[in-house]
Amino acid sequence: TGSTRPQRMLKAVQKNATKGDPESVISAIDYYCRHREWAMNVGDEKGLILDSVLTEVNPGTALELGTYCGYSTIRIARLLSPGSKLITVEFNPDFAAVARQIIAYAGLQDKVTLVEGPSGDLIPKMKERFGIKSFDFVFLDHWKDRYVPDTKLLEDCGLLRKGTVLLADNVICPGAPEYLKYVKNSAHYESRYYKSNLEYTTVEDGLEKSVFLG
Ligand SMILES: O=C(NCCCCc1cc2cnccc2s1)c1cc(-c2ccc(F)cc2)cc(O)c1O
Ligand SMILES: [Mg+2]
Repeated sequence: TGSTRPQRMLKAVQKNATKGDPESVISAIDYYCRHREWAMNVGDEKGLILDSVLTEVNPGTALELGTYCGYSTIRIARLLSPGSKLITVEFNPDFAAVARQIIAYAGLQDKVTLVEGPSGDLIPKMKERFGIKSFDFVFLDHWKDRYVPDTKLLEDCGLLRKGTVLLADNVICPGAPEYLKYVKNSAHYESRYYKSNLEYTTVEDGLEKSVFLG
């Protein structure tokens, strides 16, 4: 049987990036996905917005929902201060297997815990499993119709604190209309839209940054 898109992406990283150099892994993936084969990474353009929000928040504990091949996992982990941790959740075991190899190639495996399974089952177990009090930063990039239920789940499980920053990918394309309504109409969030483009295209997309007010 032939290779999959994530496996071809991994090959491109192993061929074109330098082991232990996250920047070169990010560049290799962006080059591959822009010039060879599109893939649903947050990408270089929205990635700059992710970087700037991360630098501002400087999270001690971060959560990513939707690992895919680990591109945004690396973008986040490379900016974490020493001792800070990122938990990333992936549903698809084949994606997770490639992500583990790409995260390790970048040398960031000590900052990242990759957990496989559906977010709805894993979120309620986060406190007991990882000894987490609350998250400082959450990147939502999984099933777009899970953004609202999982945000509510994070609230109900006491995993958000006053000031926790949620950053949601794809609020325009493919779109997360219920999520935009939820955070914009809620008195518990201060929300702001960062206009950008869908990864590697000129189609509009953007990130919604929402601060939990407690
Ligand atoms: O679907 C997208 N991402 C989610 C896939 C991961 C599914 C998971 C479910 C789940 C459940 N529990 C735990 C972990 C997880 S991971 C996605 C799609 C596009 C896109 C695709 C075609 C197109 F024409 C235009 C845009 C662009 C993007 O940036 C995306 O992120
Ligand atoms: Mg996305």
